[in-house]
Amino acid sequence: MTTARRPLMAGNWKMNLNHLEAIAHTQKLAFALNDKDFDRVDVALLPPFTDLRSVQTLVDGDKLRIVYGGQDLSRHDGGAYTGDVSGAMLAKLGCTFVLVGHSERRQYHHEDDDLVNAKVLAAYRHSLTPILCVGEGLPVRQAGGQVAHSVSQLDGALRTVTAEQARSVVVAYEPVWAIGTGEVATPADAQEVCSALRARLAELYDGEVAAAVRILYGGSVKSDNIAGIMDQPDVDGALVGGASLDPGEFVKLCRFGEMSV
Ligand SMILES: O=C(CO)COP(=O)(O)O
Repeated sequence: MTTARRPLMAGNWKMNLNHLEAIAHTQKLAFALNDKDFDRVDVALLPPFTDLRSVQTLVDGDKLRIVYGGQDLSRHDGGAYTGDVSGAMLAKLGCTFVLVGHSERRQYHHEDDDLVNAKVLAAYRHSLTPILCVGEGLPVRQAGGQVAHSVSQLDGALRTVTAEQARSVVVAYEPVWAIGTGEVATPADAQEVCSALRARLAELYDGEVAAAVRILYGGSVKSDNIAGIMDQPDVDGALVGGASLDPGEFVKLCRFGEMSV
């Protein structure tokens, strides 16, 4: 990969690992990822809300070069929204990132582009970096609509987002048919959509913004299929689900991030 963008390997734990398991897991990761491994890659953990305080305590206490974030946030900053967690709360816990618009949120919680846009803006209000997820389902892919679909989700999410804000966004291309299925996209599939997303960023903003934004691939990423994907010029890292629950496997993936620079 010939790019100045710093690779990012992010582990989305989804609804796995309670706060005690999170401590053991993060300690194992910290032990395996010695300082040198972090030199040229950003490593992010995206645990459930209930684990964030435990992860923060370890990261702060042991000065780990791991960053972390939430898997979702409210569009609101506070108030009578039972069950929701605000960007302000995540920021107070030291979060760097927050996932926005993951396909599981879109599917199970009916999040549409308007809500995703509101959540992106909420993230920026609290200096959190949104990891904006886009990607098509199987019928759209079979009809050849993957680029149009993903670009349209990008447009919807970034509506009213300024160039200054957009420069720091992370976009994750996660084709729904590849998530948790073991059916990873080919490197060419990943590159096709990631390059189209970058081209769209250049249209929406300018070439400088497009060149600065990190675009990740996600969907059944494992250490035995990541190399070809990370080799693609417009793929700057991975958003990893299942494989991030195995510390040894996740460390292997982080090494690929390091080597891709
Ligand atoms: O949804 C994902 C990450 O956000 C991908 O999940 P898997 O890696 O388990 O396919």
